Order: sequence, then C-alpha cells, then structure tokens
Amino acid sequence: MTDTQRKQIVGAAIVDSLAAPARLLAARRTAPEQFAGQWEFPGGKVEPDEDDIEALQREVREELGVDVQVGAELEGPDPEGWPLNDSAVMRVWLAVITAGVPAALQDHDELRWVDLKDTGELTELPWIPADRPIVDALLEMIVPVGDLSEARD
Ligand SMILES: Nc1nc2c([nH]c(=O)n2[C@H]2C[C@H](O)[C@@H](COP(=O)(O)OP(=O)(O)OP(=O)(O)O)O2)c(=O)[nH]1
Repeated sequence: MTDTQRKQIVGAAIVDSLAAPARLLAARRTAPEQFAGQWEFPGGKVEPDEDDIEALQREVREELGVDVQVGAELEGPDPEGWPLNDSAVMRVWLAVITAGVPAALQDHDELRWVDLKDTGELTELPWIPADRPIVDALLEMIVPVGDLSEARD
C-alpha cells in the first residue's frame, strides 16, 4: 500500500491550557479488541467531505460531547503526521475545551486528566503503542513552557 492510500486519522491532545499546558485528557478505548483498555488521543477518521480540523472537532464532539479550540500541531515525522500502522497515519493537535464537560460518550469507557509535569501517571498508562512517540513529543513540546514559568518564580 502506498502512502497516498493510508487512512488519515486525526487526534486531539486536549490540554487544560494552550499557553501553559499542565494536564492532558487521555481516553481509554473500548474497541476493537486489539485496542480495548489502551489509552489514546480522542479522534478518528477524516471523512471525504471534511478537512482535518473539521474532522477533529466532529470526532471530539461525538466522542466526548465537547467543543474544542484547536491550537498548534504536534508535528510528526511524515507530512500526514504520525504513522500508526501500515494503513493509517494520524495528525495530532493541541486543543482546549471551549464548551461542555467531557464524558466518555462513544468509543471510550474512561477519561482521565493526567499531569504533564509529574509524568509518572502519563507514562505508566498503557497507551496504544503507536501513540508512545506522540506522547514523548508532547512532553518535549511542553517542557520549555514549564522551564520558563519556573524561571520567573
Ligand atoms: N482516535 C485514535 N485512533 C488511534 C490512536 N492511535 C492509534 O493507533 N489509533 C488507530 C486506532 C484505529 O485503527 C484508528 C482510528 O480509528 P477510529 O476507530 O478511532 O476512527 P473512527 O471513530 O472514525 O472509526 P469508525 O468507528 O467510524 O470506523 O487509528 C489515537 O491516539 N487516537
């Protein structure tokens, strides 16, 4: 299968603040069996009639019942984002909730706000293995923010 045939997935790294992210909303999948019980970024497939950001906002609304403002992209190694497997690639953006309270409405059975500064809980969650590099990139992206705010204190 060539790159152009890979399914485009979009995912939201929902944080408590785009300016100074301190917590991430992780979601535990219920299906399919190979991913059930593993943690991920809420999101899903881009439909033919929508762009990537529209798809992200639709998926988050369907899955969690919230509206999000989309921030910076967590850029992956490919133009289409992060390779997930032979047939799918995922673009991921930081996002913040602008309306609603997140609930596990569809595809998940648990949501959890995890600390981005004290990273023990975040790294110990059983993430979908393909998401590990994305979690690492997120932590690298937010570290400088933490350093700057610590330097001001
Ligand atoms: N949403 C999401 N999917 C991920 C992540 N990591 C990862 O490998 N995947 C895989 C699992 C699935 O094979 C695929 C996304 O499919 P999905 O089932 O979430 O998409 P969807 O809601 O649009 O699917 P569908 O049920 O409508 O067919 O990408 C992640 O962090 N978030």
